[in-house]
Amino acid sequence: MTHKIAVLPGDGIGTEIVAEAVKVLNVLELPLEMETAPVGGAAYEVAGHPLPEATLKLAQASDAILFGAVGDWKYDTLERRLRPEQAILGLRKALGLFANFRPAICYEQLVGASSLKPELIAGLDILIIRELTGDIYFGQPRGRRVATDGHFPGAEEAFDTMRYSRPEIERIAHVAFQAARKRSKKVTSVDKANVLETFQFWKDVVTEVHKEYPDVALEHMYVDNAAMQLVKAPKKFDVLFTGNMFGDILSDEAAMLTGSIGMLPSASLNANGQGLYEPSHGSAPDIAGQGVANPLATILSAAMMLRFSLNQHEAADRIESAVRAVLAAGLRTPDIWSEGTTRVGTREMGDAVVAAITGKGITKS
Ligand SMILES: NC(=O)c1ccc[n+]([C@@H]2O[C@H](COP(=O)([O-])OP(=O)(O)OC[C@H]3O[C@@H](n4cnc5c(N)ncnc54)[C@H](O)[C@@H]3O)[C@@H](O)[C@H]2O)c1
Ligand SMILES: CC(C)[C@H](C(=O)O)[C@@H](O)C(=O)O
Ligand SMILES: [Mg+2]
Repeated sequence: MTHKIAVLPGDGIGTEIVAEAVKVLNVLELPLEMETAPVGGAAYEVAGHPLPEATLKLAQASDAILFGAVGDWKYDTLERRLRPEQAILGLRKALGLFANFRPAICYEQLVGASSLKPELIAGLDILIIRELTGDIYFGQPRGRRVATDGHFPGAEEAFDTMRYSRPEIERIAHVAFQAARKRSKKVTSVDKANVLETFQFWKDVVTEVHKEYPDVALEHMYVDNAAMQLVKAPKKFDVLFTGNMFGDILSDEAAMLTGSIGMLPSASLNANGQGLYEPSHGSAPDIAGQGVANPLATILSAAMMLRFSLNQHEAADRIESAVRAVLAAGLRTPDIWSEGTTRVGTREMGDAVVAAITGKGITKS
């Protein structure tokens, strides 16, 4: 059976890193039918909207989506509905991609690349599960108004709405507990229940759902403490799960435990198993076009796509083994480079992964 993949490179380094992931997928000789379409700023330029109808329809009709990144400073003054980020937010909402998986794994060859002490992160393998279609990201109402109370009545103010319904919390809690059952059977639910009613409700509902998983240990942790614990003792976590906003922040922090945000893949799944696969980082306009972006998060996201949405576990294993082989051969993009390793660019890193997969041997330029 042929799998239909929507390839959405986006902006900035998105085009560079997705090209490497597609190169890797092509050598696996799988029944994949890949179709590319514009999103983000690139789509705004050609279609006047960050998520054109044709791109959305392609994504909806696909078995999986390989997404690069969207955004650029030049679009930051556009009205919000036209900004590039609306492409990824729109896809998440339209496809119901509520469950976001961000595994933070510190490969043994990258222990020295992390900003933390080796003993703290050696062997690190934690899974951040982020609820992705609720919270303050999508809460209504939001906007601008004249304050009628507070410290400055009559002043201009902006406001957003943080909200979660019981079913939204229940379904992501089940995802977290079921994931933990396949790992070390430990879940840390991160909230801010000591201040926010939304997250007191989150904590109450998670505690109720946990009764169905007596074999899984559950701890609740406030988000400020979790942010500190992630750098104090990251290996104490196994499955860390939380809401949309906190998950966004904590996953970038966790990325640095792995050596670079260029190493953090992600999978965003809906209830039907259809998924969007993207690196956790963004379009990196500060290095876009220089050929130095690390493509491994995107390549590893492609492996997650093969595993989670296409049931191609052996092919996913081949990609992950090839990434480890390339790192073991000492190849490093600048974000993970250290003395004694070989500095390579985006394309060379992709070529090395391809060489490791095809058995042609990894060459150091
Ligand atoms: N899913 C997405 O499309 C997504 C995610 C995050 C940010 N963004 C957008 O990206 C743009 C830039 O945002 P930002 O700078 O805050 O975050 P960013 O993740 O793009 O970059 C943060 C830092 O990490 C570096 N970096 C990121 N990916 C890298 C890689 N693969 N290899 C090497 N270095 C890498 C960048 O050079 C930068 O110094 C913004 O428009 C933002 O909205 C998009
Ligand atoms: C680009 C932005 C909307 C997005 C988010 O906040 O979810 C990004 O930071 C991410 O982590 O995918
Ligand atoms: Mg983010």
